[in-house]
Amino acid sequence: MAATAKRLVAEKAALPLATLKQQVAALPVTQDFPFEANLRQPGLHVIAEVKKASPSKGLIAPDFPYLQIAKDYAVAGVSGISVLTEPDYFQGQLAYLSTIAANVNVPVLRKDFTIDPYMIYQAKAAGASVILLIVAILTPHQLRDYLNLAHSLGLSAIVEAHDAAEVAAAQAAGARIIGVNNRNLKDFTVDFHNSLTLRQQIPAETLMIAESGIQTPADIAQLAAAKINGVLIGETLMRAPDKAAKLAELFSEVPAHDAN
Ligand SMILES: O=C(O)c1ccccc1NCC(=O)[C@H](O)[C@H](O)COP(=O)(O)O
Repeated sequence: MAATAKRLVAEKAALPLATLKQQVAALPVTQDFPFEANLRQPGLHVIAEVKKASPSKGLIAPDFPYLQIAKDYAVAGVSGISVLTEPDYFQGQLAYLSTIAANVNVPVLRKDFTIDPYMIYQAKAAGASVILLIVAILTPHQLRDYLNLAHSLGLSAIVEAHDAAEVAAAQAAGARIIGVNNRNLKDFTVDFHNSLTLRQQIPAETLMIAESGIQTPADIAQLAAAKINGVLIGETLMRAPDKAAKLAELFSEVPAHDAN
């Protein structure tokens, strides 16, 4: 977050908020929210991540043909593509997202540490359909304001929670999509059962995504049985040479009516 705040100072100096807002004002705004429309279809949906590196795993993909990866995900039928745009710890770039959004017809998530409205306007300008809002790093006031700003720009927002109190905060802010992160952002431990446990706290009308540490067909089968709407998968797919084959393998234990 400190690195992001520092970077924002430079980005705002290079492109002031007022100018960025003018760029965004020229873009169409629809209220059809394609990502949410996808997730509302029956079955367990995949949000596949374009992830070069991470703080917990270091360099994951030395060879990183990000656009081809996104195209492969699209051909495999994913419902969303998550693009890490944070440069210092994930080796991401906002330019990766804009290139993917311009060339792939699947809703794209800007996966970043959103700590300022400027980043929401950047996401819109880059062609994202979805942003990430992490409960643990925002005040309740910020969470509600950023959610409302995103919706007003026609962007969906995944509100990320890690425990019961954060799920309650996401609900209080008016989240339409709650992402339960299995990864503890304080120590990077991953407990796959976190999303299964917190599923019970989230009403069926709120969309829910299980995030992080999803690796096996048994994981996917349990999440499908729990009627979770989506899974966000990064490392497992990034390490697979054949993305479509890996997705087919992951869904091999899911009954056809629960798969998407
Ligand atoms: O991935 C990390 O090491 C990480 C560390 C600290 C904050 C966030 C982190 N990851 C962002 C994500 O949420 C994941 O990239 C995403 O959920 C996919 O996780 P995985 O399938 O385990 O790659």
